[in-house]
Amino acid sequence: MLLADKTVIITGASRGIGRAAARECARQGARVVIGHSGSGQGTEAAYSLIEEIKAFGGQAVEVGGDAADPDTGDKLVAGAVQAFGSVDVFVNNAGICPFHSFLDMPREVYLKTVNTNLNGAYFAVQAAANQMKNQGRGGAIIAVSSISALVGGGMQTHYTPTKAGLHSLMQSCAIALGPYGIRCNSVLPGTIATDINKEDLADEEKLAYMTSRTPLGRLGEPDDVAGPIVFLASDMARYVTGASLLVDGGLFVNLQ
Ligand SMILES: NC(=O)C1=CN([C@@H]2O[C@H](COP(=O)(O)OP(=O)(O)OC[C@H]3O[C@@H](n4cnc5c(N)ncnc54)[C@H](OP(=O)(O)O)[C@@H]3O)[C@@H](O)[C@H]2O)C=CC1
Ligand SMILES: C[C@H](O)[C@@H]1OC(=O)[C@H](O)[C@@H]1O
Repeated sequence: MLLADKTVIITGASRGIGRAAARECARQGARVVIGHSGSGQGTEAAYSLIEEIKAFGGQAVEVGGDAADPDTGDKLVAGAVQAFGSVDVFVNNAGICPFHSFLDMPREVYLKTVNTNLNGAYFAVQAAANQMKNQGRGGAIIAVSSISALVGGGMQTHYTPTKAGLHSLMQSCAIALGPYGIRCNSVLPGTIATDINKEDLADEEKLAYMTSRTPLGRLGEPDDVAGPIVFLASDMARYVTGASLLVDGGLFVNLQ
């Protein structure tokens, strides 16, 4: 098992990519902290994942908290330490992408997106890194950035800068935290079918277009991203830091 004896915190683990990653980390032997918003159906979804994980003999707890709140990172770390005694891996995954045009972007949509996807993440990464530094045995931090860190989206002008920001944060943190043995990397998913784009991809023309642009001939599934996250979290990636891994079925390189 690739993550035996490691405690992994994953934000936004109640649904989508985070949920698949949490399940796979637990299958690989990790003790998992399932982060979620603490509102709506997040809590119920987190408890159902705990049951799934316990059913195959894994260990998991949940911690609710708004990713936009700078204190949520401390809360996640405290939850991990209380339940499992340490933090070895932190996966910053929680995010939103409310598609909207640029010229009439409401300030509250822009600010909510940046606060949820990037500003809260900064402090959560800082909280996890301080815990890892104090433990004195290194660690791994992974940001779920996006192909959108590298390319734009006309309806994502508030979103793509947050993904570029996370990608850049991992590069700078790789330098800042390397001396403590803490590796920092990002995964850059392409288009993965989840709740975040359900409405957007309900448009059959858009769905067909995105599929046709993907050399592997299909959109991604959350499980497609779980493996790369486990790899970067594991000691198999012990000399990988400051890197980013596209997980996009070839979408990015498909110019013509
Ligand atoms: N799907 C895709 O095509 C791609 C997604 N990504 C990125 O992957 C990440 C996960 O997205 P995906 O799985 O698709 O999305 P989903 O909508 O399926 O899941 C989003 C997750 O984030 C949590 N979340 C949302 N808002 C908050 C908040 N304010 N505080 C705490 N948790 C919150 C949700 O928790 P709750 O259930 O409690 O609401 C949920 O667990 C995002 O960062 C996204 O940008 C990157 C590239 C492509
Ligand atoms: C939500 C989008 O469908 C998804 O998110 C991203 O980061 C990529 O840009 C995908 O298009």
